[in-house]
Amino acid sequence: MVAGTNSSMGEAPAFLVDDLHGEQLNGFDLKNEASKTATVIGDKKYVIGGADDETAFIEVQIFDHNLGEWVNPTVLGNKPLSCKGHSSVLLNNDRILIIKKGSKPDDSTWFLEVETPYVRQQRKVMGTEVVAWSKGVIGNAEKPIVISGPSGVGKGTLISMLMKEFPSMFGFSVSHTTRAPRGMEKDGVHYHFTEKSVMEKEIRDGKFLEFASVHGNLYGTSVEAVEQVADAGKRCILDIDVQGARSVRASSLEAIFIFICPPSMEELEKRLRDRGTETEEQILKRLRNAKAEIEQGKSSGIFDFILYNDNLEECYENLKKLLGLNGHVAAPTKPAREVNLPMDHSVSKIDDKIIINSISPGPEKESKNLIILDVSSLKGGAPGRTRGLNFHAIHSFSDGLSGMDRLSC
Ligand SMILES: Nc1nc2c(ncn2[C@@H]2O[C@H](COP(=O)(O)OP(=O)(O)O)[C@@H](O)[C@H]2O)c(=O)[nH]1
Ligand SMILES: Nc1ncnc2c1ncn2[C@@H]1O[C@H](COP(=O)(O)OP(=O)(O)O)[C@@H](O)[C@H]1O
Repeated sequence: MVAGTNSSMGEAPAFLVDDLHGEQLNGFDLKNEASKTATVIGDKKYVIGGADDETAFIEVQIFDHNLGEWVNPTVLGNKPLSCKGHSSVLLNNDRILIIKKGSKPDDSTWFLEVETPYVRQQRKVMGTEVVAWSKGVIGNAEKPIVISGPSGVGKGTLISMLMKEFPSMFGFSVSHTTRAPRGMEKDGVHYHFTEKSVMEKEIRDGKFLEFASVHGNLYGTSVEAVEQVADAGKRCILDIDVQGARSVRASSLEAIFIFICPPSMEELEKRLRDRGTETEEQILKRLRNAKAEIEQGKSSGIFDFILYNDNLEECYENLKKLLGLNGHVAAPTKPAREVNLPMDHSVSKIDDKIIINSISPGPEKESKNLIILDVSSLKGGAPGRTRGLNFHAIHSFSDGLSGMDRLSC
């Protein structure tokens, strides 16, 4: 039997994993059925679950009715650890919401993306069946910021100024690169300096949100780099090239895209030479690439904003303005309140609301606790974090009293 099945409302076809016994004869072993749920989307049945020992990961298996066989998908993103069962609800026909039972609030809500644009794109690239996990994050963290621009334009300088002025607000996504470190650069701080063969393998394993070959070296943003910033409750800043920005645009990571332009090619060359970190050959290569980058930055439609970095202070003020930070006094961010989801619950879906219903009998009066999760304003997605979870708890008692407690906003 399944611990928690999908809802009614025609949104998520619900059935018990017992129903799959016929398909089990096709050579697939459905162990630990008690902790599995199954969700049907089109011709596919997604069976989600795993061991009950909380050290293994929740696994995903797909029964493809067209092929009449089980498929083991490539699973992207960090997988959730197993738990004492879970509930699942299909959202928008492209992702399955998983609510883990008996887990800590910060680990209770997960999304398995099965038909999102990101998953479809990865399916094409990898040539296999693909699904991707994304962990739900309570509260409305701001969108990540992607900053691109030619080498030497001042991206790093502007990002450093922002991080220095607002240390508790922003976190830098530390990229991987195969280029050699410069004098002052520290591994794990400025970049993760990586062997080419190692990085290529990690790319094949789906560990990167995006990657590109830039000025003859490989650069990439790992899923983990972005997750670490989100987990610290900070707004993520990515310093990546135009190809990387294009990939992020196509991914589920909803971001603000800013392109930094130099006032002239002469000034760009001067800044690169004055910085003194590149050989003559590297400077010439960067200047050649800069022309194409500036053209693409201005005309590709990838970027939401173009900023000219002529006078540094002015450009920084403009950057803050478009991020809504002018006159901002950095206040300590108030963490969103977390909610303990009940161990025994049923889940249903009405429009954009997920209703988690717990019945816990007390000695004198029965209290029914309803927790409502609003999924209308979810941001981001796999692989990584889905932000914007918004729980409300409603307590109702058999003596007629009721109360609503807003838990996060
Ligand atoms: N696609 C992609 N580009 C990156 C990444 N990290 C850095 N870059 C870009 O790679 C280019 C070269 O960076 P770097 O070697 O630090 O030189 P700099 O731009 O001259 O400081 C810049 O355009 C960066 O924005 C990444 O993770 N992905
Ligand atoms: N507006 C500016 N005017 C003059 N020099 C600048 C300006 N912005 C940045 N610089 C200098 O230009 C050089 C390149 O800047 P940097 O931030 O390293 O560029 P990027 O990260 O885009 O490669 C650095 O020496 C920096 O101090």
